[in-house]
Amino acid sequence: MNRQLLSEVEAIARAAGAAIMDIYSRPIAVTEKADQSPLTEADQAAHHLIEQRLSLLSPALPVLSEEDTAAFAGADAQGRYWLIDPLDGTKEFIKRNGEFTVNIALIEQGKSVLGVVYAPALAVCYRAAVGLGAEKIDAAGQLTSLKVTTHQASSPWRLVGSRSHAGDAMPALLAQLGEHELVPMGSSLKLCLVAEGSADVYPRLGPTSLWDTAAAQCVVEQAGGSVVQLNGETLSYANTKQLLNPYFLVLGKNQQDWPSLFLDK
Ligand SMILES: Nc1ncnc2c1ncn2[C@@H]1O[C@H](COP(=O)(O)O)[C@@H](OP(=O)(O)O)[C@H]1O
Ligand SMILES: [Mg+2]
Repeated sequence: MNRQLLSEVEAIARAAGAAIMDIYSRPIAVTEKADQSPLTEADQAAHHLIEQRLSLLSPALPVLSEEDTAAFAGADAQGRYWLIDPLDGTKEFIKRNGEFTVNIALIEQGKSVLGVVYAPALAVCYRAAVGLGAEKIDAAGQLTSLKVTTHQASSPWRLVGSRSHAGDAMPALLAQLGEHELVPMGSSLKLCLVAEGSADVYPRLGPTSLWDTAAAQCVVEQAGGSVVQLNGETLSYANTKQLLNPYFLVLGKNQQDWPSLFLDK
């Protein structure tokens, strides 16, 4: 994968983030959900900007966006397409806690081969591509190379979970885990926290869609981690007829035994 393509996609994600922040910085009536609400405006502004700039960058590549699934007619002949969530973490956007992201992934044969996750309110960017590794650029512009950590048996598990959609199965999992800390976080930032070694595991025992995980999965995998279904198979983006992901686990290093926790469930 070439670094210039990754830089161009990062620039698009940052521009979409700026468009979102223009709207975020205005007063928001937090209960508004109807059309023309600031939320809808922000989703749409980011979607249109990304779609337009990706079509200039790669006119032949199809785009699957959360904001316009009807426009997508399938991957190209090589199994390639862009998979985007222009504004992930809508509840966090409404709550104004900053935990929302712009997500752009390039899929090839069902695998996320390039991903950019940008959190505009935090001014933090995660980016990765196959062969280039995973990096974080913080609000001060400091660049760090990302590596997942290996959980030590003597330490409590550091889990990250949805702030807004915990899922009914989480309490049972936590009960059998033993000592743990659970950090709540909105959006695809949860996967990025595993990628940067701030969390050991992100168990998602609830619904998400393909665009919620694709970009951040590339970041996790290039940092040495994995994103697997409860049967241990890697999460795939090959079947775009099924937009919902299965339940999944985001794992740091040496945690292959995690899926077995679920085998008899
Ligand atoms: N019942 C449901 N069906 C499908 N996706 C759901 C869902 N509940 C939550 N999600 C997904 O979970 C994402 C938010 O995750 P989290 O709670 O971890 O921040 C949402 O992204 P959006 O905010 O882009 O809609 C949405 O796609
Ligand atoms: Mg989303």
